[in-house]
Amino acid sequence: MDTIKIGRIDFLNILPIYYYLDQHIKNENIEIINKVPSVLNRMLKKGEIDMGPISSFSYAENADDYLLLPNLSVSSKGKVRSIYLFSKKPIESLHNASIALTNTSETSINLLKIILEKYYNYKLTYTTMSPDLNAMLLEHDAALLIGDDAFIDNKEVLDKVYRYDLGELWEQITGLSMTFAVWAIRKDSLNKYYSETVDIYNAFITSKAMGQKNIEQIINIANRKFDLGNSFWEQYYSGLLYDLNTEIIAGLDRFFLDAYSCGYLQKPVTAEVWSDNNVSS
Ligand SMILES: C=C(O[C@@H]1C=C(C(=O)O)C=C[C@H]1O)C(=O)O
Repeated sequence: MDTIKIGRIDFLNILPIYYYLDQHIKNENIEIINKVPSVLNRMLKKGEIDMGPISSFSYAENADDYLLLPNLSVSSKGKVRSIYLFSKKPIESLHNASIALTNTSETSINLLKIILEKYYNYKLTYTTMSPDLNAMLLEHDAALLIGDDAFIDNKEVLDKVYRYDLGELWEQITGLSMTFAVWAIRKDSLNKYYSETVDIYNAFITSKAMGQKNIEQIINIANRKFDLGNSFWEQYYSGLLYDLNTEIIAGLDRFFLDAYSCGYLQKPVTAEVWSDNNVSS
């Protein structure tokens, strides 16, 4: 049998879902590929991975070929705390600004465009760059960072910029949650690996439950990587939502609708979740 390839986002946001995964995956023909979201998006599109977390925007672009795995996402209702626009000017003064966008994201860059173009009515220019705040702000008015790259706690840096949390902005505008990452599977991979997918999916759900139950362990590991303090990590992980329930899907579908109305999606899309009697969701 071919090896089944599963993506893993190379950020701490997914740690509660992945930390216990190895213990629950029984199949030996599995490889876990750890990359930033934009790379996982490309790999799933090309069939270089079979399933895993990708940018929710990338799901929408490829919805004909993918299904969503139930009850898994990286979402927030309000502050997400790892997706920020860092700006030299207040957001009210960003009309005609030049914005640097991290090359690791697809959801947040489109979310930022929707917020600033549709809801603030701004015209902007964008440049995609590696996620390095200093380099980005050297030539641009503002910079978007996501994931571990957005964990900037240097006071000197923070004193010089305005910082806007995109989950918070989205909630202020729509009253809804925002879903940044979804777990998608290629429809052709599901056909090929149906019974393995049921097992892998159930392993994800069990691992997520264990991660959420043992959050102190997750926090210790996160704090070893970025020494931001236990209370930061407690807030971070309690603010992230990892489910894909009706309320979360409503926020996701609103994002897809706005992306379509702004011309960032070619056709209207709604979330299509894999439904199967063999999986517990
Ligand atoms: C919460 C986050 O969600 C993410 C944001 C993504 C994006 O903007 O494309 C994709 C996957 C998630 O890692 C984060 O990265 O901080």
